[in-house]
Amino acid sequence: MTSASSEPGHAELLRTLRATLPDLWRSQPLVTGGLLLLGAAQGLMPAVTILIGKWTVDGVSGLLAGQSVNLTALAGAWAGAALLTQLTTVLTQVMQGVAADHYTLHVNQRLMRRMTELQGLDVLEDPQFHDDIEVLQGGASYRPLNLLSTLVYGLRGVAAAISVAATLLIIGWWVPLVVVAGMLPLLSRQMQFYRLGWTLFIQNTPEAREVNYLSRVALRHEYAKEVRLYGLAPHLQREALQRTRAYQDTLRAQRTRGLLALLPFEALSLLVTAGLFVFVVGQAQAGRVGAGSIVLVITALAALQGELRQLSEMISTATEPLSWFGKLHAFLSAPGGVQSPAQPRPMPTDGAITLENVSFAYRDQPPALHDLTLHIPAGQTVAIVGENGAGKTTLVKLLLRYYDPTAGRILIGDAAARTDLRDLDLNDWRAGIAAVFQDFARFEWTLRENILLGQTPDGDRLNAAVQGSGLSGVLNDSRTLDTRLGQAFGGTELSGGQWQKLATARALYRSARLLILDEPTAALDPRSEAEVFSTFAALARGRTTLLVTHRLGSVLMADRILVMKAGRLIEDGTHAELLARGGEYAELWQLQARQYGTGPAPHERDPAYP
Ligand SMILES: Nc1ncnc2c1ncn2[C@@H]1O[C@H](COP(=O)(O)OP(=O)(O)OP(=O)(O)O)[C@@H](O)[C@H]1O
Repeated sequence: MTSASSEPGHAELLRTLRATLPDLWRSQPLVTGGLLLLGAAQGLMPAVTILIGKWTVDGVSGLLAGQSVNLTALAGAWAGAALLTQLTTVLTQVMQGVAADHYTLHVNQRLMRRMTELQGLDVLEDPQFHDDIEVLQGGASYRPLNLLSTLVYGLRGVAAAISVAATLLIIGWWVPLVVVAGMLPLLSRQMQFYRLGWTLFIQNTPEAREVNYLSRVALRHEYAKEVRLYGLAPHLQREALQRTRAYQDTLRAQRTRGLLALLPFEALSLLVTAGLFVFVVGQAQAGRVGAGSIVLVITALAALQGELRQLSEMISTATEPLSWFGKLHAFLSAPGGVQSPAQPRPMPTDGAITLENVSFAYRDQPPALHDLTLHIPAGQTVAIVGENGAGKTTLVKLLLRYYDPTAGRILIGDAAARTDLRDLDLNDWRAGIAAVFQDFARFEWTLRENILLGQTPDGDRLNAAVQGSGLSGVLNDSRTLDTRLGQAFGGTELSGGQWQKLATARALYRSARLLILDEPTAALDPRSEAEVFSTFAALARGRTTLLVTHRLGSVLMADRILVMKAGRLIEDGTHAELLARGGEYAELWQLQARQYGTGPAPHERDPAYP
């Protein structure tokens, strides 16, 4: 998806700011506008305080010289400025909280919407995608607040620096210029230093994911049995510690080097301040300026330097939230792999499937499917068999359009109206498919929610799915359809076979014209397997059905058997035809029959066997 970041340039950050500001504004115009106004107002306060300080000292000098001075007005001004500073600070914090919460929700929603737009599995196989998700999910709760407060305090800082610099004009037009010039080298180095922080953070993301994975393995229930049996915990802890320390050491070394490099520039800026101070004291001795002006220079110089320093820190720290938003924009707009066409063709009424010279390779891998050509008429039940890694599941994944073929095409419909699968609306196509996967998902919701998976509830269909899948035997007084599953939320746990029945019920609940069964009974006991297969056989009638299995006994429900090996289709025929051919299928059949000790090998038992 997005590329691994190096140090983001100024132009890139400005582009991100330009893209983010309207978004921030649109999400909450009133609060954002109010915050920016408050930021600007707060920025004027230091200058006001400096001026009141000068006027107070001048007033006191006047009093000592016997002039009449309105000290009450000055005291009122002091109190008013202090009160206003307090009020605007509190109000800013409250409004920032409101805006940030709102914007965080908005960003999270966009991330989730993006995930629903990614309709294939192809993009999920890019490690960069997982790095991006790690950074984006991790930052969604605080980066929007970071950016917002940086913007508000940045605006405050600009207003403060300009207004404080303006007070120095009283001493001479060139004074603010000299202060700024003396600080520029320091500010530029400081900004470089902060940008480095983001670069290191991004460079470390793959490593941070490794550490997260190690702690997930140590803590999560699904790994607990092996972790305990093989005494894996100390190894995990050691690995996590070593990897984290290595990163922290690099970070510490970079940080120390960066901070030490700032020292000469700090010294230069101090020298300029000291020079100015000596200059103003000289002016006072010559009687050109009064005591109030000395107070003004002392306070304004310190304030201006402080404001500039904060401003550069603010601009520099803005690098992180801005780079994060840059990543977010890139993630949201990157090409999404498998997509529905903008103008889908009508769904063919006939559900026949034709593969024309289909080849497929996973990202950076050798081909998993080679030049498959075959036709499956609508309503046919086809078993796909073959050794591990032969490409059976990959073929199923292409039919579900989790991936598109790297060569060739998959056509849907009969000869009169064949349509490339890529030209059909993806959601419509998938809505017509029911599948039981080898590695089905175990959602930690109620049994009912696990079956419905967001579809409208229909009591009769639900009942039929529960009966047909054998799930009715799992239910009792204390375990109903409304019982929550999984332990993360205090639910009950099912056995592997019971979960598989649930996955079957899920498929039975859908009204599908294509049924895909990928090792659907691997975890079932023989009785449940027989029951579920009779349900599948009934369900398969009138539907195109693909059954991927290693249990050759179950292929007898199929009209036709496809045998795959190393990504190629090597045999295609009925059970009897393939036994008679004496090829791969006959050999697999013979091996399995021997394992079960079912007496004579096929060639002895089956008259069709040569
Ligand atoms: N997501 C993936 N990324 C990269 N390679 C993959 C991926 N999934 C499968 N493969 C590879 O593709 C080949 C075919 O795998 P596939 O899962 O289709 O085999 P299968 O016939 O279903 O095997 P099994 O009987 O073991 O389930 C294998 O070499 C496998 O390692």
